[in-house]
Amino acid sequence: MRHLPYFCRGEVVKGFGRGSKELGIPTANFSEQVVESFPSDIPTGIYYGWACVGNGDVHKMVLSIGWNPFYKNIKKSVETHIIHTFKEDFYGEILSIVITGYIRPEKNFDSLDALISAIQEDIEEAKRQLDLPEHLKLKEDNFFHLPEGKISKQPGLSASLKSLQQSGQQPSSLYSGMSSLSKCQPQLIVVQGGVLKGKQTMHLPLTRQKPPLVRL
Ligand SMILES: Cc1cc2nc3c(=O)[nH]c(=O)nc-3n(C[C@H](O)[C@H](O)[C@H](O)COP(=O)(O)O)c2cc1C
Ligand SMILES: Nc1ncnc2c1ncn2[C@@H]1O[C@H](COP(=O)(O)OP(=O)(O)O)[C@@H](O)[C@H]1O
Repeated sequence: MRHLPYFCRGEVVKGFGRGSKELGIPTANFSEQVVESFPSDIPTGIYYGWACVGNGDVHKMVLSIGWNPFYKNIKKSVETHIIHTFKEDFYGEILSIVITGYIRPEKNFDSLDALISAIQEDIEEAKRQLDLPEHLKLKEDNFFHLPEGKISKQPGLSASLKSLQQSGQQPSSLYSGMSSLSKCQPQLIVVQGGVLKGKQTMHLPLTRQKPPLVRL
């Protein structure tokens, strides 16, 4: 499918709180700004891929893009269920995902139980698909391995230019981080010590302080 694999990174914000309470399946929501940064022609529906919270481990995930017809949402959402048990919530953390495959369109259901069963089947399908080599290889993508753990929370997207430089990567090998970051929020990407716009890099003095907020 066009646009896949799709890399995205953004802060986890509050949704309607239904995932855990009503479905028993928590889903981490991206902000409206990140949702709007998705390609307008990416089909709504249910996908699978890999996800990582902050600098944590990379886990399998399932993802819903759309309006949740069962709940008739007015706003489009992008919600990730990570196939892992976390000790606590992670609102405000940076969630990094790579979407690798498509499962099905969003559907309406006659009952909550039917929706839950469908999501459980999606999870099983995702687990199977993600064990295939073509999907498994993306678990190890550089996108998830920004050295020194410099992914910070503000202002939404950041990465460590210094770390990327220190890791000896050439711009061409930064494709996943760069292209995915720029796809995700093309207008502003702040890097510790620098600001990236698309594939441009503007060097600023590297300091131990918070990266400067510069609007391009
Ligand atoms: C794998 C997966 C499949 C989903 N499929 C559907 C669906 O077919 N129809 C639908 O209305 N919502 C679907 N959802 C969205 C759930 O309804 C949504 O996650 C739930 O309303 C929780 O939303 P909240 O986190 O904003 O509270 C799906 C979610 C996931 C993670
Ligand atoms: N395995 C998980 N996958 C996704 N989110 C999880 C998971 N475990 C805990 N969470 C937390 O639960 C939140 C989602 O819960 P949910 O009830 O769907 O509320 P909301 O509607 O605010 O997203 C996430 O934002 C995250 O902080």
